[in-house]
Amino acid sequence: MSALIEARGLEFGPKGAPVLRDVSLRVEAGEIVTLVGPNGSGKSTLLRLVIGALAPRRGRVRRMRGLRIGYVPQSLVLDASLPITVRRFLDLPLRVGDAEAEAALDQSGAGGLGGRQMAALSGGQFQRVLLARAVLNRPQLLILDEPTQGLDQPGQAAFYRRIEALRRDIGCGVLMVSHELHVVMSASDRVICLNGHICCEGTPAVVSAAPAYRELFGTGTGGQLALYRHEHDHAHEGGGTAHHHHQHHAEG
Ligand SMILES: Nc1ncnc2c1ncn2[C@@H]1O[C@H](COP(=O)(O)OP(=O)(O)OP(=O)(O)O)[C@@H](O)[C@H]1O
Repeated sequence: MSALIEARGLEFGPKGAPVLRDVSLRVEAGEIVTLVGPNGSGKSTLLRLVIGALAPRRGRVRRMRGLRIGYVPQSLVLDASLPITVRRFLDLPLRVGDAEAEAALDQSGAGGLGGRQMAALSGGQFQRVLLARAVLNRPQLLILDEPTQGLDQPGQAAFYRRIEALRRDIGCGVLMVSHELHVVMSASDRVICLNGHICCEGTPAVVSAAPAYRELFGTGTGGQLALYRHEHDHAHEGGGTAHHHHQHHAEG
């Protein structure tokens, strides 16, 4: 299988103080890869290099020919006084058909929101609308830069479950940045821990046990990951009434 993107030996930033050095990365079709790392470790910069918005000083990025990328930004500030419905928002920058828009909203958990004002959406609804806009052109690769900032933990968990469902439905690969280690780790096939260079990478279990990862994030994270898994299983066994209620509320 050929990779969606393949980066080799990337270096970026001033020579004496590079932001990224010797970073290599592959994302295969249908794979969920998460970048974690402290503030300023170069995560957003790496995404921009992958998209082609920045050029590396050394190394190269290869994208599959004709690769369609959907991008969900870290945050998007809309002028609250500007009236625009969700449906109109999906027409920016290119108009889309109603059926297409509706399908993208449904797939992103934002079904029925088309007539709502953007300014009146909750944080979770807003993120799902950004996701809908990113899936409009049926991306083969979804790139998400801290997509759940400002969501509470059940909201984050629900968002990442949705990403997994999208990957299943449209078969896209996913490359995302997250700080919500304990939530996102369980939703990823592979985790890459970045701190200017790649400290460690592998399955969530491998990375959370790696000394380099523990040095950066402390040993508590492994415990949190285990705890999250436990809570998640538990909710499905009937202990999830509050969670369910919350989701229901958020969907409304
Ligand atoms: N175009 C650029 N040229 C030179 N340096 C840059 C450029 N863009 C970002 N940087 C620097 O690169 C470093 C890493 O920034 P980046 O935003 O990639 O980190 P991050 O890991 O995404 O951080 P955070 O978790 O805070 O979002 C910062 O010190 C930033 O100032």
